[in-house]
Amino acid sequence: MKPNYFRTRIKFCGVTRAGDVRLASELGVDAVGFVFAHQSRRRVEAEEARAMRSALAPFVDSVALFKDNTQEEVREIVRHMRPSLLQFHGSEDDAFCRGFGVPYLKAIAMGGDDESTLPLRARFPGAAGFLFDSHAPGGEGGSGETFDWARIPQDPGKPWLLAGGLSAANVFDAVVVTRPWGVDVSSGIELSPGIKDGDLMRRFVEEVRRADCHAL
Ligand SMILES: O=C(O)c1ccccc1N[C@@H]1O[C@H](COP(=O)(O)O)[C@@H](O)[C@H]1O
Repeated sequence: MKPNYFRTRIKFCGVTRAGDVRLASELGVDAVGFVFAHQSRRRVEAEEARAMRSALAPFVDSVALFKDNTQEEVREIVRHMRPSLLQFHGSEDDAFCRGFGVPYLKAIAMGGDDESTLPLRARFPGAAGFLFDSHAPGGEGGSGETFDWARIPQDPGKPWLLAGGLSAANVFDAVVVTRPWGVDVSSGIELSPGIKDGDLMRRFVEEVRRADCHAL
């Protein structure tokens, strides 16, 4: 049987403006993500992320997102920005991800075949949780595309977030059908990459809360 969480956690990812960070806090989201992946159109510098982090309200997590960044890059960003969580989207293994003294989420690429036969909890025993995203292994995230939710592993063994193509138009169904611990959104609350829209953000949160009431 699927869990019935009292409240689905919400993460807004790929912010590039302090005003969007402030509004996210006002709307009661649980975490805001800053992208440091090299190819991303939402990439920010450590200095910018640090400034935006100070716009966060208390009790809102700051997440630093990486995709195959070097150990030195991750270390520098952790030192500079002091994120409360790390999120890894590339081929990083558990030893790499846990090497920075900050809890981490491991993104699992759902857009292709997983070649590993080991369960996720055995591959990433140090992970605080998982994030199931639509990109193919090695591919770029933040595409705004969904994946077949039936492919989510039955019992990942840790808290997990659903990501990939979520928006106010589909997040109610996504939460009711999959019952994730949390949801993560980037494109679905944007006007253009990195530029969030206040109305889309507010409607997204409303739809998640509506689903939470429905699920109980
Ligand atoms: O947002 C990016 O540019 C990005 C780059 C590299 C890896 C992940 C990225 N974003 C993450 O992708 C998912 C889903 O995004 P979307 O809602 O489909 O646009 C989310 O976890 C973003 O944080």
